[in-house]
Amino acid sequence: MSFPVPFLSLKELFWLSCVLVSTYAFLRGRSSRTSIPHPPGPRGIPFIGSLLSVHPTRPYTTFAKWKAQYGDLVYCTLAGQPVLVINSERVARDLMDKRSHIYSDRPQVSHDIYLGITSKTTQLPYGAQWRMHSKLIQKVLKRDAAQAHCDTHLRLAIALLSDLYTDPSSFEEHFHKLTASNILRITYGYDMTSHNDPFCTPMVELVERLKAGMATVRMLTLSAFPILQKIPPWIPGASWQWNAHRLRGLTVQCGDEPFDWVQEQIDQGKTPPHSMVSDLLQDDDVSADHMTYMKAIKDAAGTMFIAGFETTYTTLLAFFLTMVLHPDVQRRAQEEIDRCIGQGSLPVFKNRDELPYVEAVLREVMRMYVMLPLGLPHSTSSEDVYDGFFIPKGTIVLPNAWLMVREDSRWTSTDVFDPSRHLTASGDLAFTSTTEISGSAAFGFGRRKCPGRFMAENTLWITIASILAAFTISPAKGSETRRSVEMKDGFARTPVAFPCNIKPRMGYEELLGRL
Ligand code: HEM
Repeated sequence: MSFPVPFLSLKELFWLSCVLVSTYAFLRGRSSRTSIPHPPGPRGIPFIGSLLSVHPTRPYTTFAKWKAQYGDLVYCTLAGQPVLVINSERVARDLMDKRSHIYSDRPQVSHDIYLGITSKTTQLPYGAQWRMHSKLIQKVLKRDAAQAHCDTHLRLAIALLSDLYTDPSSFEEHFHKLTASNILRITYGYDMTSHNDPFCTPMVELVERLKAGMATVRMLTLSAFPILQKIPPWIPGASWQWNAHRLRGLTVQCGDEPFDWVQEQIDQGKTPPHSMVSDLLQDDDVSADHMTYMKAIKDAAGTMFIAGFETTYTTLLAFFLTMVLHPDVQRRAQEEIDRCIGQGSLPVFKNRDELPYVEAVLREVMRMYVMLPLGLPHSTSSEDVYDGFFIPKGTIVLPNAWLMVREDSRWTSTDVFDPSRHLTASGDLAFTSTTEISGSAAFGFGRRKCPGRFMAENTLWITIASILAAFTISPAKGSETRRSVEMKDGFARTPVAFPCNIKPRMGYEELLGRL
């Protein structure tokens, strides 16, 4: 691949794009028909706005500090783009849920073209194409439809126990396999056979590279100064170019290959395994034109892995490592399982209501480890006025979910992992809403809220309950002094794994050997 060498010098191009961006931002600000003030926020400096004051890998911590200074709503410009940071769940609900007709767009940034991901559901503007994707995805992921996948989740949780029994030290790989298998099975009807599966391996690489490519600060900078996207990759410090180049290829490959695998089976007159893609391809009830419909199926299906893999995997890993650090929590959950289903048995979904402490553990893991701390950015499709403040059309909206779960007024000491905060004194669940997990800020807001939340909740519950039933996890030599799970920050937060001992519990050795 050859990269064009710009006609102007890099320095000239940089300043030219600065001037254009600022002029555009200035004219846009002037064209607003209102004199109502913007929400308060840092003033920033010309061209760059407040970008340099934002932490490059933990922007949500900067935004949390801004809350003390400016309040729940903070308005600023970052690299020439208007940005609204929402630092409270109440305000996020007011705007993103109740006014979702205004707050459901995504920023249309050149950065997405550069990474080759414009056709993925997560990036689509709020309009007809997104609505078509959403309809296709809801068919497999809405609450009722998600229940139909529980047999798959249970089967794969049992396969995970077998993997952990035979090769405990590779627990991270086993979690990868479990999470990937769930999504590939439900999306394409495809059963993974090994860790190095030909469909899965490029998808995992795609997600890894996307994580690197989508870091908030870098995304804003490259979008505001698209000329930077043309810098030749051999220039020192421009390694992101290699990443973007490889990403564009992987996105096409990962969208096409599994889709074609299903299509070929249908073309050959075979009955492919029941899945999102096979069901939709064979659906007679199609109103859109054929090509548009086929592309929508392929792109929506291709989004499932990108959106659901890392988020579910990292939550599971965070649970696992947290159990090592909190043996008292682990023991209490195991005692509850033993009391309810008997030692030597494995939980099934119908036990869920009888295991409030296990439920509390899952809720606390979801609360404590928000894997997408700023969710996915929304943007406004028209101007709005809230609480006396003017919010322009095209403003990028960043909900600070990381802060919201820490400021939940129901609890104190929210930096401490404590499942019992979700229980009453008698050990029942304190909050009985069925959306306590799926409705949390961790899954986003409004019409763009994560459609995979019910599937994620089911997968995580059965996997967590199964692991707690069958194994005791403890620190391996050298890890005894750890007190908390270290998180690697970026667009998504990832727990840093450490060596653990994974031993079958008394009464489970024989069962695990037979799986
Ligand atoms: C613990 C696991 C998960 C977490 C924490 C999570 C979180 C999120 C968040 C924060 C968003 C952005 C919401 C917004 O814009 O307000 C999102 C979007 C999305 N998620 Fe999830 N997710 C998880 C699992 C899944 C799974 C398993 C799937 C599917 C297999 C999935 C599919 C999607 C899709 C398709 C979108 C894009 C929605 C849109 O733009 O309209 N997610 N997710």
